Amino acid sequence: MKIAVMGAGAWGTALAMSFARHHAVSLWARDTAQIESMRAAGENQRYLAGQPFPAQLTLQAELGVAVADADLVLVVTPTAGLRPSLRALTTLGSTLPVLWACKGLEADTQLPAHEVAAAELPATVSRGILTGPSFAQEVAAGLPAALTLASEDAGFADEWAAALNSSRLRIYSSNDIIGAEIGGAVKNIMAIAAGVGDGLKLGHNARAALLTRGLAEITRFGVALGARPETFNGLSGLGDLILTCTGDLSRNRKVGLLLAEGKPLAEIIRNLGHVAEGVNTARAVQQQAERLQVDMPITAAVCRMLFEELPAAEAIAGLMGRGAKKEAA
Ligand SMILES: NC(=O)c1ccc[n+]([C@@H]2O[C@H](COP(=O)([O-])OP(=O)(O)OC[C@H]3O[C@@H](n4cnc5c(N)ncnc54)[C@H](O)[C@@H]3O)[C@@H](O)[C@H]2O)c1
Ligand SMILES: O=P(O)(O)OC[C@H](O)CO
Repeated sequence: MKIAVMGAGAWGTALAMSFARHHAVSLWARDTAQIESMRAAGENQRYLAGQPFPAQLTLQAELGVAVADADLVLVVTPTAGLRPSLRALTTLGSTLPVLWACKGLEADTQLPAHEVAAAELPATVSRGILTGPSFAQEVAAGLPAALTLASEDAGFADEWAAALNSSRLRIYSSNDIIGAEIGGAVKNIMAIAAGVGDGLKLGHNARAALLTRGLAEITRFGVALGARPETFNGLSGLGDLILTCTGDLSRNRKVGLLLAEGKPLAEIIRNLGHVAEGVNTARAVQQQAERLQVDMPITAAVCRMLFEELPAAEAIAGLMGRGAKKEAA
């Protein structure tokens, strides 16, 4: 199998390195200077330092060459880069199957990735998402992980899950693409909240409460958009929520930890060096939730900390100061 990976950030590089153990992989970056520096260093020093490339990995500055004889394109840009990446493929006349790995809602349209893809790809192009609990550093190092490959086309999901599955990267298939996308997108908001809670030293009980009520909030939102509730108990939902809320490799959790220290958002983003999808996605989810009339108190509190400079302690007090309610609701 030949795979073209678009986007050489931390995750594109890690997936390219992992799949290169079993497939011919071409890693493309839009920045030619980055390709040259990765070639010279034998690793991606900017986004994934200290992880030497396997010999089988090819670096490619020309997108047309990267996809020329590929069997699959994997788009691994941030959500903001998904639409231009798919448009670039369509402009090239590519009809290759496409998987994306971004975890967010598009900021301007509040659309999940598969709806962006529906607007940009010819209807005949097979497509889906690869998502689930996965820190780039661990996958690049060959440590075990499990992911979900979701597509509206169940046959496509089964076929590509089997083709990409390996002893280090176990891949499960699903046909609930909206559930898989919403789980991966909204857990980033919860990870910001978890970082805030841990930064304020609120304790283990508070973190468990946040994860549980966060999952309820994610599920309510996803079901309102047409997802199946059981998807949120899987890798793309609960699995990724646990990882991102508790793992210190998470950039979204780090945003929360720094908000708890009182750092301004602009400074946090400037120093992060990577995308933290939860920031843009928090606003997009809040807008969609208002439209759908879904109650999302944690998302609302995160938005107030991010965009209204509400101090972290006041945001927590606001969440805890609400009246009692039924747990199922
Ligand atoms: N890092 C992880 O552990 C991880 C794991 C799973 C999923 N993800 C998701 O993968 C996506 C990418 O994350 P990342 O960690 O690689 O981000 P990153 O910040 O490490 O790198 C982003 C990369 O995308 C490139 N890029 C941005 N817009 C582009 C465009 N229009 N065309 C081509 N390249 C573009 C940037 O130049 C940069 O190289 C995010 O949605 C993230 O949530 C990340
Ligand atoms: O570093 P984060 O917070 O973007 O999380 C990375 C992955 O999405 C974890 O599965």
